Amino acid sequence: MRMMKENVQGFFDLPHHEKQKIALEKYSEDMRKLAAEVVKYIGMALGIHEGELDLLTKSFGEGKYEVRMNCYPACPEPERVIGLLPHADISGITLLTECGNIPGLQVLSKDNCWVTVPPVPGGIVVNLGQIMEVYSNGTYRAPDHRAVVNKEKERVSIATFCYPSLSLPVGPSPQLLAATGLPPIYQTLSNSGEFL
Ligand SMILES: O=C(O)CCC(=O)C(=O)O
Ligand SMILES: [Fe+2]
Repeated sequence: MRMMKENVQGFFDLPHHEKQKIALEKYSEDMRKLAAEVVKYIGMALGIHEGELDLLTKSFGEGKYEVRMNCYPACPEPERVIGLLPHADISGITLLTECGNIPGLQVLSKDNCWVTVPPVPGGIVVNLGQIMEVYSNGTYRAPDHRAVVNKEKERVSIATFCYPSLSLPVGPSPQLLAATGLPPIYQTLSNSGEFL
């Protein structure tokens, strides 16, 4: 107990930038572990198994990660501005932490309406990116989404874009194509470096 207290105190005694660095490194590592797990379950839902499932999971465990912090200041006329223009992420998946439970993320529905994604306290939004859309041969879509601003409150979100390592070719899953007998609707590139 005493050692634990000293360690915690040691952390709080560090200069601010050191604390920030440690916190960001820890956050990134946790996101990496989470992404590999989430991608594994997406693969399993597609019926991927054994060697290919291991390769998929491993490639996200060793992949490239980018963390972007978004800040949307409050705006007295929110209907006249947009926080983040409509786009689909090119990542494999994106993990989004919303700070402060202020709604802002919207997804374009099948019938072309913008639907607000309500923040879940302590939750993380998993957004599918184009690399997983290609891998699933279009079974799953990378949705168009945008961020709107709030009239009274500033909103902060942290997006972690998760990419597979270069060991994973970016194309429809071979096991999925074999199991469904469907033609690939995307071509295969040797790795995500070619995709970006
Ligand atoms: O802030 C948000 O809710 C969306 C962020 C986002 O889509 C992005 O950074 O790509
Ligand atoms: Fe996005």
